[in-house]
This record gives sequence, C-alpha cells and structure tokens, in this order.
Amino acid sequence: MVANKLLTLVFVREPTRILLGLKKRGFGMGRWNGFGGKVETGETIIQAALRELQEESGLKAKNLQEVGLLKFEFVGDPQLLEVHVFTSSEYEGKPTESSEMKPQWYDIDSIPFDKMWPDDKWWFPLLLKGSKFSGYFLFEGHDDVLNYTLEEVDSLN
Ligand SMILES: CNc1ncnc2c1ncn2[C@@H]1O[C@H](COP(=O)(O)OP(=O)(O)OP(=O)(O)O)[C@@H](O)[C@H]1O
Ligand SMILES: [Mg+2]
Ligand SMILES: [Mg+2]
Repeated sequence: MVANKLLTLVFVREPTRILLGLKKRGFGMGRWNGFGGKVETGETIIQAALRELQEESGLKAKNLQEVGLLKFEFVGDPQLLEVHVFTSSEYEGKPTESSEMKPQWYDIDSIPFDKMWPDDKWWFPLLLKGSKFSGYFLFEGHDDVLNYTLEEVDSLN
C-alpha cells in the first residue's frame, strides 16, 4: 500500500470566463490547467489550495468551494494521485505570471481541451454547470486514458 498523493486544483471563474494557467515547468508542463499543487505536511487541503493559487497566479480566492474529487493511476506507478478540485467566483488581486504558470482568461465556450490533460474534457462540463463530481482515470503515459469512471455526486465524501 502506498498512500495517495494529495494535490489541489483551483479554477477562478466569472459568469462567462475561467482562468487557466499554462504550466511552464514540472508535471503537466506545456498544458493549460487550473492552479494547484501538493498538499504539504501540517496543512489542510483547503489551505494548500489557497496557497498554491496565490503562489501560482497572485490571486486570493474569497469563496473557495470544493467541487470535485479525481483519482489518477498511471500504469506501472503504485501511487495514486488524489486531486481535490475547487472553484472560486470571487477573488482579490490581478492574475500575475509566476515561475510556474502563465495565467490567461478563457471564454467558457472556448476551453483549449486539446492542450489540457485528456481527462479534463470529461469532467470540465460538470464543473462548468456547477455540479459536484467524482472520478477515476487510468493513464498509460501522460496522453492515453485506458479507462475511467465519472459520476455527479450530491456531496463529496
Ligand atoms: C493526470 N491528470 C490530471 N489532470 C488534471 N490536473 C492534474 C492531473 N494530474 C495532476 N494535475 C494537477 O497538476 C498539478 C501538479 O502539481 P504541481 O503543480 O507539479 O505541484 P506544485 O505546484 O506543488 O509544484 P512544486 O513541486 O512546488 O514545483 C496539480 O495542480 C494537480 O492537481
Ligand atoms: Mg502547481
Ligand atoms: Mg507546491
């Protein structure tokens, strides 16, 4: 047994657009995603979500809501990634490029799915319509999803 690796993912959204960041380094480099990263020792998941958003985008989320729980397995790797997904419709600050992320607003009808993690195209519609969701994705490498499950849920855990 290997403990799941806890990660956060935050999407700041307005009625017609959502803030994404182009990952400039590390895991998922070259893909657009929300802002987030590893939960550190002694930190709650929400604290990590707020911290990573601020470090990577310069924004302070004012009404963070947990909307999704995604589990990722990679063939050959015993460690599962457990990604806690949040949205915030209110924030302070101005999106600012960091060493890790280049932020850009996208209209919600032109999300660049072909330049994002392949799982995003399945769960993003649920996030955009305000549902809560839970999913599992089995990856081979970083581009191929061998199988997945995804469901809307009334509440998370
Ligand atoms: C496999 N399918 C996936 N689909 C969508 N998003 C995914 C993902 N797999 C990981 N993610 C997200 O990618 C970031 C990685 O963490 P990452 O940014 O590398 O960590 P952190 O910011 O702590 O970086 P440093 O180690 O400090 O450099 C983190 O937001 C995590 O939720
Ligand atoms: Mg990060
Ligand atoms: Mg980090």
